Amino acid sequence: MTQVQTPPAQARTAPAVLSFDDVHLSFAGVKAVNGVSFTVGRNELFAVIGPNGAGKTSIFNVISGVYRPQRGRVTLDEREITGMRPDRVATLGVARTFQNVELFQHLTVVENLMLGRHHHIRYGTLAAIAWLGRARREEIANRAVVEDIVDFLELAQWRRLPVGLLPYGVQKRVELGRALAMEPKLLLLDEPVAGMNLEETEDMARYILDIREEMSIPMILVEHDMGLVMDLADRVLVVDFGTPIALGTPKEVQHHPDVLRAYLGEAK
Ligand SMILES: Nc1ncnc2c1ncn2[C@@H]1O[C@H](COP(=O)(O)OP(=O)(O)OP(=O)(O)O)[C@@H](O)[C@H]1O
Repeated sequence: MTQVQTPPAQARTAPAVLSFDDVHLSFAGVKAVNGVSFTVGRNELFAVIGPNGAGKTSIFNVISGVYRPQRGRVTLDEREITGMRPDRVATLGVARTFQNVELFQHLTVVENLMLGRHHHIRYGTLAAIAWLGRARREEIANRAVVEDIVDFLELAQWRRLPVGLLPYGVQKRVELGRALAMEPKLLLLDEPVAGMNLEETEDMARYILDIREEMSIPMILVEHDMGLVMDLADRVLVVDFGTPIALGTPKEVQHHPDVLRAYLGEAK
């Protein structure tokens, strides 16, 4: 693989938020992830690209605890999370959006966003039933976080509508909002503009940049839209058949012969 290029300044000065170290994951002989290593710096927008079946979603599934790798180590804020259960990884601060929108279609925008606060609720059932002080205070604080996200993602006009009635691009935005409601340490975005028209894509790109600028949340982006990746990402990892083939800035990887070969079937 092309050697790791110099990371951005902020990634050099602070320890990585995520370290993915020599991970191997196979399914009945298919090497979905084959010796992949990378780190994600604080406030870094890191992208993973590659042809269909290259192993991108499998990398997300290893990070978020859906799959346990046969080899390798994943750490979040220097704490090992390899093989932890998905709910535990989420509680530790990894939020995720999915290729296909995974929301509760009959619930409203605000209700779906409130579900993102689930990991922040500390009061017990009794307190909730009796609506005691702590439950009440937490509920008010959670609603305030959700309202900030409604403003941030410009969802106000749809806030009381069931998600299932909304245009696809808005549903993708709500899913992003639910991930943000978790106040994550790391955000995994799995094809955030898949199926979107040009206007929706431009809106989503703007929100992703705003998340980085205003919320300083590091992100990993898996995306087929090459223009978007090249415009947004600080660094890009290219995988093919589970194997890493290049890692560097968008400019460094886009003319790499192995990358061109993987995408076009030929070297330039
Ligand atoms: N649960 C599974 N069982 C068996 N094989 C799997 C499983 N998950 C992934 N794979 C295989 O692992 C390889 C990598 O798949 P993965 O979905 O990670 O690729 P991808 O890069 O995300 O693809 P796409 O761009 O099409 O979403 C593929 O060959 C896929 O068929």
